[in-house]
This record gives sequence, C-alpha cells and structure tokens, in this order.
Amino acid sequence: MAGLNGGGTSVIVRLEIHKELVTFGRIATAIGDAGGDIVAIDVTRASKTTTTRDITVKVSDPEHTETITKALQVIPGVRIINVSDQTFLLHLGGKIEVTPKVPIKNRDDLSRVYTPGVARVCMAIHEDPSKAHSLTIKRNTVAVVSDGTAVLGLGNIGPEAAMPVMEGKAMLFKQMAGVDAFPICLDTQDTEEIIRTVKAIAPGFGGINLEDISSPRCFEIEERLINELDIPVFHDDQHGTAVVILAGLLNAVKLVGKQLESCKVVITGIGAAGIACTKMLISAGVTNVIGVDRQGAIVRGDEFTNKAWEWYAENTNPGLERGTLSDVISGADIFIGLSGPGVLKQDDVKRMATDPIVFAMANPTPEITPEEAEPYVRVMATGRSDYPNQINNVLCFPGIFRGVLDCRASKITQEMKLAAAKAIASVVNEDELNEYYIIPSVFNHAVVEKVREAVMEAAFESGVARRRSQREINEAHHE
Ligand SMILES: NC(=O)C1=CN([C@@H]2O[C@H](COP(=O)(O)OP(=O)(O)OC[C@H]3O[C@@H](n4cnc5c(N)ncnc54)[C@H](O)[C@@H]3O)[C@@H](O)[C@H]2O)C=CC1
Ligand SMILES: CC(=O)C(=O)O
Ligand SMILES: [Mg+2]
Repeated sequence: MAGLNGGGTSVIVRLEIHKELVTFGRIATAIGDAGGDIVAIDVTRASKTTTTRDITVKVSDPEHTETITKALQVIPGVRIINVSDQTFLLHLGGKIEVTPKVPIKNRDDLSRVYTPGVARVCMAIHEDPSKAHSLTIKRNTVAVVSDGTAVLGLGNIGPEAAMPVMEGKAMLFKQMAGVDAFPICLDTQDTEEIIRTVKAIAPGFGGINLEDISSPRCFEIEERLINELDIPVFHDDQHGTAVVILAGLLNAVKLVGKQLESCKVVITGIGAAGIACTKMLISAGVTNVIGVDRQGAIVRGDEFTNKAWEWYAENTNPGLERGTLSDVISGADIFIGLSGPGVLKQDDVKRMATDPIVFAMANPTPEITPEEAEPYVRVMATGRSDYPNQINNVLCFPGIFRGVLDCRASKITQEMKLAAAKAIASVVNEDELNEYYIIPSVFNHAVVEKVREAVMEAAFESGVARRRSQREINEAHHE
C-alpha cells in the first residue's frame, strides 16, 4: 500500500552539474541510494562546462525529499538550483478559472452581452425574479463557503489556507457533475456574520455548500440558512460524509453477513461529521451507537457545554458505556473515525467483534493506517485516494447538487440523503462486492447519475422540487 503523509508524490530537482567534476551516474546513484526513484530527466541548459537538468524523482513524503536533497548537496560539482514539489506546482496560480460561454468578437456581440442589450434582461428579471434561474448562471452555481475553522482534519487554519481545499471541491463539482462552484472563504468566525454574508451573496447561487466550518457553530449556521434561504443549503462535512458512510456500511454489512440494525457502532470525533453520521445511522435503524470525543464516551446524565452533545447523550449509548475509546470499543462491529490521526490502536481493533469493519476517515491522516489495521480487520476504508475503499464526501456532493439544481429543489431533506446513500451503494453489484470494493470509485460515472436521479425522485416525493417533471427538466437542459 502507498505511504502516508501525501501518499507518495514526485519532486523536480533542478541541478547545475559541473561536467569535469561529476558524472550523472554519480548523481543518479546518490538519488537511488537515498531511496528516490528517477522517473524523468530533462536537460534545460548546457554550456561548455555545465549542464542544467530537471530530474523528476518519486518520493514518499517531505522528509524523503529532504534526505535526497541532503545527499545531492554534498556531491562536489553539483549545485541545487531549485526543488519543486509537483503538488505545489499544480497549485501555482490556483486550480480554477472563469471562462465565458460565448466570445465577444465585435461591437454587436458587446451590445448584447453588455450594455445596452443586457439592460432588457436585467429588467425582465426585475419584473419576475424567478427568471434569474433561466437567464443567469444561478441555475448551475453553488457557493462553496468556508470560514477555515475545521479544514480537513487540520483544524482552524484560517480562510486563506482553506482556499486550496475549496478550489479542489469546485474542481470536483465541475468535473464530476458540470456544476459551476465558487470557492468563498470568509474572514470571520462569527456565526451571525457568516449567516448574514451567505444570505447577502445568495442571489447569484442555486445552492450553498458549507464546508469545513467547525462544530457546534456549523449546526446553527446551517439550520438558520436552510430556514432563511429558498435555495438548498448543505453542510457537506455533516451530510455528504454521513451519506457516503451509510452507503459504505450498507455494502460492508452485506459482505460480512450482519444486520446494520443490530450492530454496535463506535464513532470517535463527535463534531460536524460525527453527529450527522450518528443521525443518519439512527434513521437507518441502528440503535447502539456510542460516541467518543476527547474526554471519553458521551453518556446520558453527564453535563455538557456543547448543546449538540446534550442531544447526543439522550439519543445514543443505550448501555451507558463509559470510558475511553479503548474501553468502549470491545465487541464493536463497526468503528467510524471522524476525529484525527492515530486515535485507534491495533489492540483496540483486536478487541472488536468478529469481522470488524473500520472506517478511519480523518483526513489526511486516518485514525489508524490500513497497514496497521489490516491483519485484524475484515473491511477497512479511509477518506484517502491512495487506498482501496475511499469513503469521501466527493462521492455525494456533486450528484446531490446536480439533482437539486436540476429539479430546482428548495431544500435537501433526510429522504433525499437516504436516497443518495442507497444510490451510491447500489453502484457496487453483488458479484463485485468484496473486502476491497464496498464503495464505488470516485471516477465511476454511474455514481453522479444514480445519485442525481434518486435525489430528484425523493425531492418530488418530499414536495421540495420546484420543477414538476423529468420532461420539464430535460427541456430546460436544452433551452
Ligand atoms: N472522509 C471524509 O469524507 C470526511 C472526513 N472528515 C474528517 O473527519 C474529521 C472531523 O471533521 P469535522 O467533523 O468536520 O470536524 P469538527 O471540528 O466539527 O469535529 C471534530 C471532532 O473530533 C474531536 N476530536 C479531535 N481529535 C480527537 C481525538 N484525538 N479523540 C477524540 N476526539 C477527537 C474534536 O473534539 C471534535 O469534536 C476530520 O479529520 C475530517 O478530515 C470530515 C468530513 C468528510
Ligand atoms: C473530505 C472532507 O470534506 C474533509 O475531510 O473535511
Ligand atoms: Mg470538509
């Protein structure tokens, strides 16, 4: 399996090589001895005495790059000009751009897309605001809004540092589902200010995807925006994650021959994702869920400063099990990690019930590595792209928003989320199902289409769809 901390990447080392002092063979040997794998060599400049080469080297993590750099630094006749990480290169200047749909070639075009022609379109929308859906980008746009407080498992790293994740989400929206998503990182952590700002920018959007906003503020922000806006608002870390976890569990329990309803489930990290996941499992019939956060298991009767945990304590842990994760994990059928790195130990997995299912979902470093867990688990999943069974909300948010934009839903109901989970699970056929394939690949095109259809169907049934029929939707696509 691939290594952690970036899952293996490549770096380009630009070297100035003094021809009389050193051979390329010496350099290649030094890189090889340091464990680097040379995958490409380009000569970028040559003179009588020196050559400059870009050497692309596969490395396992940043420390490995450091080791290789040090090995090269000590070779006489070698000067390191630059070391560029491919991942950083890919981020230079950001990852997305806005592209016009039609070119402006002459004054006639200009007078239509802009003034004076555009004014007639503005007035049409002024007279009938619902026309914004057909005459502006609103019908295909989603704002990906973060305040940078719970970015992946990295914590409160601020709005600027959150941007690469939000740009990545926007790329995925477009590539997977054709949705035009805009990364919007807010320089405030104040609940009221976030609500006010999202409401103020809402007219240009068909949906709001809240992302990486820490709990418990995320609950009030989402609830208020759902109630106060007429477009769908969806906190991806809560519901996208819960949908995908349920999809994975439906298939995992089928594989191990257990009933989800009778499983003992232990969840660590009772934040945005952990609470939503618990609610989703309860609505799927699970009765024995135990939540563990930093201070231990959440038990009814205890005092909590976090209001969301009061609900949690009332509705989970029927056996009132107390203690640390290690205490309550005994006999668990399923572990779901939505906390941080290294929280689950091998000894804990050994004490789970037979055929344990472990979803270690913290990003980028899971609660236990697949390498550590593998000898003792039956089914192992992480949130990462470089291991089998990637349980990540990217399997949900593109399809769910494609569906709600297409049927112009005003809300995303619990029924729509359950329908999305079942749709994702259904992409894996019974004869394909195995320990390393409980969830479809992010690149399986069937996922978005199935989720879209299931979500629209459930939206029609829940009465939140504002387009009446599939035919109407198809016609609108060809407008
Ligand atoms: N694979 C996926 O699709 C997704 C994974 N996640 C991961 O889940 C984790 C939590 O995300 P959110 O719920 O959005 O954050 P959050 O900040 O709302 O909640 C995190 C919770 O975990 C608890 N926690 C942190 N370290 C802990 C530890 N060592 N032991 C017990 N509890 C601990 C915190 O006290 C907090 O209650 C992150 O690592 C994130 O990357 C979140 C969403 C989707
Ligand atoms: C995948 C994701 O949204 C997260 O880790 O926060
Ligand atoms: Mg997230």
